[in-house]
Amino acid sequence: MLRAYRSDDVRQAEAPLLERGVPLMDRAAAALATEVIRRVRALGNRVPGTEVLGLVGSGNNGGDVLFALARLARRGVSASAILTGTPHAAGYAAASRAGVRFADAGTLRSLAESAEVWIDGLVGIGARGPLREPALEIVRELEEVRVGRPVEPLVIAADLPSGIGADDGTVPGLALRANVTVTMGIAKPGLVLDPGRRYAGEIVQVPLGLEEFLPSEPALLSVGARDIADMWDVPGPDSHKYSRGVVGVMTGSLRYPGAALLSTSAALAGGAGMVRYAGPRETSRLVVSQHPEIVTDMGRVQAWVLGSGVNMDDPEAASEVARRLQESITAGIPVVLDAGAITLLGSIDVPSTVVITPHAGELAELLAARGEPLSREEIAAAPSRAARLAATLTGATVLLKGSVDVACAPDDPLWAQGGAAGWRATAGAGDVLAGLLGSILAQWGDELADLGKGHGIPARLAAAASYIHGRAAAIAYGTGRPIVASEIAGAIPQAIGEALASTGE
Ligand SMILES: NC(=O)C1=CN([C@@H]2O[C@H](COP(=O)(O)OP(=O)(O)OC[C@H]3O[C@@H](n4cnc5c(N)ncnc54)[C@H](O)[C@@H]3O)[C@@H](O)[C@H]2O)[C@@H](O)CC1
Ligand SMILES: [K+]
Repeated sequence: MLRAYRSDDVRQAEAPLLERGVPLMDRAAAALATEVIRRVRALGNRVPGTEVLGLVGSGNNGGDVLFALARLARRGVSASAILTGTPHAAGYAAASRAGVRFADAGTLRSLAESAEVWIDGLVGIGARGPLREPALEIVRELEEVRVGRPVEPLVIAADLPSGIGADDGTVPGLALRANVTVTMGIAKPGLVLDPGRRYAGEIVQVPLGLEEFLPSEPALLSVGARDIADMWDVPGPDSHKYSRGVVGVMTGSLRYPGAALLSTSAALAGGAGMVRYAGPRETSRLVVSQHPEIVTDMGRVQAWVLGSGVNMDDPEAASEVARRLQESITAGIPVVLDAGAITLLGSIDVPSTVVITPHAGELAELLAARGEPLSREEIAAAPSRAARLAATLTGATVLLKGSVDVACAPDDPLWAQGGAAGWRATAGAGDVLAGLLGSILAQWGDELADLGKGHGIPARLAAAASYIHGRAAAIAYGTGRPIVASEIAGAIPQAIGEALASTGE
């Protein structure tokens, strides 16, 4: 499970170590230099003679890079640095002693054109607001140089790409895109959340021993393969179909019959003991003809999936969904509220056992109905803020879908799941996610009902569903090919199986 912490928490955790004289910056610099050497070798190049350009701001982030350049220079690297102001004194002295050349801003372009590696130490967690001059002009010029080069440089960011918000992943101005980010001590939320994540490239975490000084609750978490075993119910000898969880699915319509099929396919594939389908007669026939294991008479369920493909313009269908929602809330049964049904929360408050699964457009509509209008663009620019706002306004757990899915309840930590390739963005993929989430909520249904209202477990389960959905999509697209939503549903059992067998991260 990846854990990310805000800048303030990282600073507070560093303080006692610095007081004890632990050489944190030296460790950070060593890790940065090691990563440069490893990557240069991986490209098939020799380290001595390699040209490396360091971009050095006046804070400790610049200090990390100066000490790293000093180490690299001692290994025969041809190291230069561009300074944006008065640099970290000890770092400057070390770099000077090691033979690092200090260039003035006028030579930036020619140095950037020839250097194989750029190391970004303009700003780290000390940055506030959009990147300012002279760093801003440097980034602008470097991005111009990058597109004009026959071979792109390898860009390594120290701690985080300069220009991204460490705590929320927003990019209020320009930011320097990296291939690798060597992050110090612990990950920061901005490296995981969109749009900052897109600037970070591969994340390498440098252990600095901060863990024992960090708060027990991170600002952001991300589910990994190993966590699935703690969340998915693996049946034992005494399990039966009811104990494994029953999902009720009310999805699809004559207008969107496929949504019924996709959501029930995913609910079955997710491992619940039984799926009951409650939709129009025509879609029921379709669902049962494709999945004979689906039951259409009603009885007890431990979770509901409501809304995917339901025609909410049809008053009868809309009031049926609203009724199921109210009954489930009263009974403490978790609910996935998808697509058009999300608009029901425009006027009613719900507990966190209700999980809504909007994309940016649907969230914009909900927020507008709640008197907090945000455009789709504003939501895409700060998805975690938008998801949290919707959770706070409605009480629901929000799973905001995007290239990174973000899940949160009103108060508990944020979850973020990224990394699934763009092939996942295909019609019906949301119906699959809703069904899958219903399946895991049903497995937890009795526990959730016992725990009552106002806790963060549904957000954790939403993140798990998002993780499995992303992995299933990855299995379906393989090394890269177009896929359709039913293939994602089809790959869910394999994705769960692989995660349960995983011994990795
Ligand atoms: N505290 C420590 O000893 C450690 C710090 N580390 C490094 O130190 C960094 C934090 O250092 P600092 O607190 O000095 O802060 P930074 O180096 O991140 O930034 C501070 C500098 O950036 C300028 N600045 C702030 N906002 C700006 C903006 N929007 N545009 C342009 N310039 C801006 C400030 O005027 C200041 O000169 C971490 O990110 C990490 O890289 C690591 O070496 C680990 C140990
Ligand atoms: K940086």
